Amino acid sequence: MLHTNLSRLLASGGPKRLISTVNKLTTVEVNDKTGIAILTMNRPPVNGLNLELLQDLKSSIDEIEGNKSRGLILTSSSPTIFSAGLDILEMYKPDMDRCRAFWSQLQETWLALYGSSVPTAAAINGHSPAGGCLLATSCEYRVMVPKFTIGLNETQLGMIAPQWFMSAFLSVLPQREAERALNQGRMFTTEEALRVGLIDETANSKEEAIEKCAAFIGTFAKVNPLARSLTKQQFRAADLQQLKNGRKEDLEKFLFTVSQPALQKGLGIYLEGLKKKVKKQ
Ligand SMILES: CCCCCCCCCCCC/C=C/CC(=O)SCCNC(=O)CCNC(=O)[C@H](O)C(C)(C)COP(=O)(O)OP(=O)(O)OC[C@H]1O[C@@H](n2cnc3c(N)ncnc32)[C@H](O)[C@@H]1OP(=O)(O)O
Repeated sequence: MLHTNLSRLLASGGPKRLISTVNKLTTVEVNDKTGIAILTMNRPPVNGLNLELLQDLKSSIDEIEGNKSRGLILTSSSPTIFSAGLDILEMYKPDMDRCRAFWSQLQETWLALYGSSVPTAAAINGHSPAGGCLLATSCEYRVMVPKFTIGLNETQLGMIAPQWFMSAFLSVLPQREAERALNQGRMFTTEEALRVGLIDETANSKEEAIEKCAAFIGTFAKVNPLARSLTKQQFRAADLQQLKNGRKEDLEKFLFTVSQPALQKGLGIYLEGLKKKVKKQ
């Protein structure tokens, strides 16, 4: 089968061409034989989504759209973290001009990933809270390595996930499951995520996760690419349009939220908790 051959080739580390190293925080590697691009986030220690990582992600997605890749696999260079979500330092005691640019870029990057015309899959090789989960659920398929967690934990931070975070989550989970998980700020283990359908498969290693993502992308090998991409875009059009129509309002809500003293206090305590955890180890 064609898609099995594609995934074997990719996994074998077969002939690869490094198409782009121009971005500092992401790399794009396109397999010459399969035409599948692997987009790797590389912002140690936790792939916190700051302005620059979001810019590099967007430019890598554009590059993959432009170079006629057959699919996009999103993964991380860290052995334990897919992405820790939004970089809290972008929201804690922020410079408001940068904060505005940060949120606008997040919107831009999400529109590009969720609306991408190529098949997308996430090889989730580490923890994936909040914004990390947003990236994963914006892809069409998810394969996750065991012993990690994934979910939208915003309420645990005293924050509200915007509507478009929910849209991506709801494109994967039934409303009842999604609503409960968001209200609780629930983080799912790999096994729990598989059980509820938040991920599609598990894999024992990053390499195997990439191989399974490639196999998923291979399932489209015999489907007309234009028909496939227009079908995907029709499914996602309403979610994309909702943000496009409300971008300014969404940005203003975000800026208002982060300027609230109670939120700043909460973020300070949360950051402190993360640092204390480091000291205890
Ligand atoms: C009417 C309705 C209107 C609605 C409108 C709403 C509009 C407003 C919306 C606002 C929405 C905001 C949305 C937010 C989404 C997010 O993504 S918020 C971020 C959430 N992320 C997290 O909670 C993850 C926190 N991190 C962890 O749980 C752990 O770090 C980890 C599991 C990812 C990794 O653990 P471990 O490997 O043990 O590493 P650590 O030692 O914990 O971390 C290393 C290092 O990184 C720092 N760090 C970790 N995560 C973040 C982060 N997200 N941002 C910034 N920094 C982070 C951590 O503090 C350590 O730093 P030091 O080395 O100590 O300096």
